[in-house]
Amino acid sequence: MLTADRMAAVDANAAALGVPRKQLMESSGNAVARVVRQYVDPGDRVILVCGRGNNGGDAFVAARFLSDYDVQVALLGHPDRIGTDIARENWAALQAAEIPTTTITDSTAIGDLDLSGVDCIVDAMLGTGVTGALREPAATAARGITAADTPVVAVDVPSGVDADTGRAAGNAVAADHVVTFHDTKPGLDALDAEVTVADIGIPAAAERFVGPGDLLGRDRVAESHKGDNGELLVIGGGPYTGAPALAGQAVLRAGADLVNVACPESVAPQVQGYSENLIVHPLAGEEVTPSVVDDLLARAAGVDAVVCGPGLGDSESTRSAVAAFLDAYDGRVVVDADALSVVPDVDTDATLVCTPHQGELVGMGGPSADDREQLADQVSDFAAELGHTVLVKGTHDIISDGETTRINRTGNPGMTVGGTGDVLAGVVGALLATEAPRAAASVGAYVTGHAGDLAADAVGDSLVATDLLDRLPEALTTDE
Ligand SMILES: NC(=O)C1=CN([C@@H]2O[C@H](COP(=O)(O)OP(=O)(O)OC[C@H]3O[C@@H](n4cnc5c(N)ncnc54)[C@H](O)[C@@H]3O)[C@@H](O)[C@H]2O)[C@@H](O)CC1
Ligand SMILES: [K+]
Repeated sequence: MLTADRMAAVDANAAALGVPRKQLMESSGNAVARVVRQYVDPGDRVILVCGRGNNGGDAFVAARFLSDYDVQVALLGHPDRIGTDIARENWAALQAAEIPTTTITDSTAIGDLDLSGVDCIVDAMLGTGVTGALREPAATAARGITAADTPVVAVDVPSGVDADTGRAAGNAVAADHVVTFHDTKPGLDALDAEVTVADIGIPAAAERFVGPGDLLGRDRVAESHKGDNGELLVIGGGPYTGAPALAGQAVLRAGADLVNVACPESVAPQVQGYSENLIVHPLAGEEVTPSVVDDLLARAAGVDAVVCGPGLGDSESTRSAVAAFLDAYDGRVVVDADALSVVPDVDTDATLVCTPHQGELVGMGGPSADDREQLADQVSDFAAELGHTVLVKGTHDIISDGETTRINRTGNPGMTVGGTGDVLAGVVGALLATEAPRAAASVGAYVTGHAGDLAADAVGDSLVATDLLDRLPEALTTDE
């Protein structure tokens, strides 16, 4: 079951894997023609009523697969205003092949659309691109198509229906049969129509591997205010100073508005010294101890997400402090580094994203395996048992919440240098402030690896963690 947004992400991931949308459109059109043939005999009349988006484009292709029939392609709108290149190219192919087309450019002319004596109507006016109630001439055409005493095959979703909800903001086509693509859509269940799910050749990898499509639809709102994109608290430092500073800077580079770094007072000036962008809160003592947990909880109460672990060290007292913090906290937390080992023993209401490397995973009582797919299955079971999202760092990162498991293939051997894990924790934390845990972990791994790949292009083997910070803005943008 795929929502329209997930379908768009999968589609973009397929394109990145070398299966472009025009190829998918060819398969979609072919699949539509296959279903149409169930309703007609050679020589019968088929009319395809098409919009100017890719839903119409699917039907332009279908028309080429229906050469045994008396086919008519009706375009609602002017051919110059076909919205996408691939639909326009398929429209041009119809002209070149002399397949009969008509265009209805005047909204009053929709009455001329003669549906009498037609043996099958293909509804390709609107698919997942619909916004609001059908406008003219589509609204009138939808009424005409529904009223005709003829089988109606809808492309992807009946025009006017929202594929996510099954509801229509105005009137909509009542279809007999819906041909949808790759996977079914939540809104189709509620319809009184037969549904065919057509395999259009999207590789399983487009869903399994995190890709550029996963970055879509997460643009920051143009008029956002300070805080809308997240305020974070990083808890770290003590034996180390660089780790919390890297995590804090990664939080900001990944798009959050504010980052607070709570670290022992003994290292606070040094952490602050790395960057004037960090708001540093000194905690009493030389390491994080149980005596500062109330202070941490008070600071964590007001933020959107916490990153806990970078540079904390693994003293018994620090581990007790982390356990007490997680015990009492109910927000969202990225748990990294030495903080990870306490997770299996705490009973927390917080939503955790744990970011172990393979050694830390074993330290948490988790699985180990050399084979990626075997490890992925085991990580899924481990995440389900833990009740939290797990991101296992490796040559290929494995992300699972126990329900869905994703693999990330960005990144390179140069990233085994110290500090890149702190950057990852910060990026995931920033995303966790505004996104669901699995999405934050998947996109965080992809973006951090991508930043590492951009850095490796520039500096090769000399890569250091701060190089990643500089590339995060570029890694977060998408060409789509
Ligand atoms: N992976 C995918 O996403 C694939 C999508 N394909 C097809 O592409 C379709 C989506 O294409 P598009 O995104 O181009 O969108 P659509 O073709 O569904 O609709 C876009 C057009 O509808 C117009 N429009 C929007 N709301 C309207 C309203 N209320 N009244 C009248 N006109 C309205 C827009 O101005 C635009 O011209 C899918 O439904 C499917 O048929 C397939 O080709 C294959 C793969
Ligand atoms: K449609």
